[in-house]
Amino acid sequence: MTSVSPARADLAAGAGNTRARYRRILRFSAWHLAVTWWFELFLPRIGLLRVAERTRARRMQRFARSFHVLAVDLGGLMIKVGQFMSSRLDVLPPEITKELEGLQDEVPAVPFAAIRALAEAELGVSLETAFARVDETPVAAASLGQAHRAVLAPTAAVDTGLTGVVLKVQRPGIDEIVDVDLAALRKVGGWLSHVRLVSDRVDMPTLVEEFAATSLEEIDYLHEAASSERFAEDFAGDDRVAVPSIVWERTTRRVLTLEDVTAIKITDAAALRAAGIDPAEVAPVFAAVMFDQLFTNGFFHADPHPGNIFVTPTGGGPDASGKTTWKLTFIDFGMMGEVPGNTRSGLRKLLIAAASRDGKGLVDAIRDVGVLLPSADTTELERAMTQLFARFGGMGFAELREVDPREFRDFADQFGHVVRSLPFQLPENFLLIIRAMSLTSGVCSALDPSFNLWDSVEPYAAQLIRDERGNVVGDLGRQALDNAALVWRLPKRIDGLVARIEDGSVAVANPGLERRVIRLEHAARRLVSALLFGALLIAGALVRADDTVFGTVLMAVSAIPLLHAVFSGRRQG
Ligand SMILES: Nc1ncnc2c1ncn2[C@@H]1O[C@H](COP(=O)(O)OP(=O)(O)OP(=O)(O)O)[C@@H](O)[C@H]1O
Repeated sequence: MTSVSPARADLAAGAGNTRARYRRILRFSAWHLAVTWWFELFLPRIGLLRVAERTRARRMQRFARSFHVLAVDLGGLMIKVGQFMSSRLDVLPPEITKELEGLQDEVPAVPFAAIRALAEAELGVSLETAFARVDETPVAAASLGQAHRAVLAPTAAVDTGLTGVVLKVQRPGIDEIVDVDLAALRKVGGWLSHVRLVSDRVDMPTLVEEFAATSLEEIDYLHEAASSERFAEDFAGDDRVAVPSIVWERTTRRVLTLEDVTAIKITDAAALRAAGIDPAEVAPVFAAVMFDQLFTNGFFHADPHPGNIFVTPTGGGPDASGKTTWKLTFIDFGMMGEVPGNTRSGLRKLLIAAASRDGKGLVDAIRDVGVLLPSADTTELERAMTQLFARFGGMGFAELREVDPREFRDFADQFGHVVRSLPFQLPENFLLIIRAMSLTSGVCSALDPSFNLWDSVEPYAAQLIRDERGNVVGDLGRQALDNAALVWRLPKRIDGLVARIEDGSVAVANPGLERRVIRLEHAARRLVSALLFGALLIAGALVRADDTVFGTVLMAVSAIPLLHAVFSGRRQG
């Protein structure tokens, strides 16, 4: 039998000596801060910079390893902090992000007796009254809660028409643990904000508050249930998507009862084929559904990993041609992202600057979106962007294909260096967007290795433009007039034309006009490609710190839509 530390035993039992926990987190942080101060500030000051540099990677590794041990031992938010750190590729070095991946899977399950006690106190009835059966072995145990399969008891009060459900119950005492952890993190965040090395790169109080808000939402199952219904509403009437129903009568802040929608795991190619579903057909639908969330609904599932998406066969089996109809069923709405209006307009600005090959404008837009901290000296970045546009900006799609990948890599090296030397962070919603995008891309490639995400982006970009035509065209028109460097110009008369179409004074029945509107849409579509270019370029440069191959690919890929944009702009403009 493995020995269980007192902290871990407390966590499993749901209790916890909160003072000891608080002190342990502070002690851990103080020690590592002191070590960092010694090596990174003191030694360089007395002329021993080389010692600091030589030991840096090893110290990072040691820190990450001891944090790993602390997190597994304390559980609670420390696991989330670890996960959060492992995803902050923008601010943390790879020695840390790599070590902390996969922490979530190391959490011990809570004994069923403690789960029962909490669920019964929350629901106000015994489990036997509420459920005909509850599996005592959890389907999954996570840092904040665990899930059990159950069958609803047939009572008049809970007439949902459902039988099989999943019962998610929070870890007992998690509220208290989260409070203590947040108090400790605020304290440590306060310390860190006095360290120039950190405060120049990261807005620590904002980061901690961002993290606190996400964590508090995650331990509120009423919030998760509401998110799931909002998501379901966004897709109401869309037969590509299903969402489990919530059994509200058996749901509280700490207990979530929802329809059991177990079906084929989206990446289980063998099971899909056995059910008569071609995995390659699933990929574009999944991508389209994700883009719908990001570009159209502005409310998206930020954790679309394969464990959270099922493919559910519909229509009672294969038809005469052996084909099965199916839909995508999403679960786990604990981490959702929003693309607020101001982010969208910031992104639009970014995209316009990218499309006009305006290095300085692009940097200004990046600053506007909140990616660069105000203290950033962006001269180098502007220079790098300008070089990028000068070298690749005038190329067409075909020419781009001819470029030696080594050249991309060299540029990525240079560019990545400039980007990493700057004090910037990704705002939370950006990080979630990139997270959702890369998980989507991963799932799609698993389903169909030849799948290209860009093919799915285009129609969504076009749709986005259609929805926001007034805004985009307005901005675009203004920018076109202001910006002499614009490579493709939007004729002013089209701008005016669209304004008139928008206010209804021109009907679009005239085929000539319609053609021009379509052309305008093409122009705007190019803008969206450029937006993606900007976002991917930044993401690529960041990711490169951790994974050279993936980062380089992202950066190279980011150039494709831009060049495509410029190329098709020349043809159509
Ligand atoms: N409605 C459902 N139908 C079928 N299975 C479900 C359902 N909800 C949850 N599960 C199962 O329980 C597991 C954990 O659920 P969920 O992902 O919602 O919890 P979580 O606490 O957010 O976990 P994590 O943080 O690991 O994603 C899922 O991976 C899935 O296997």
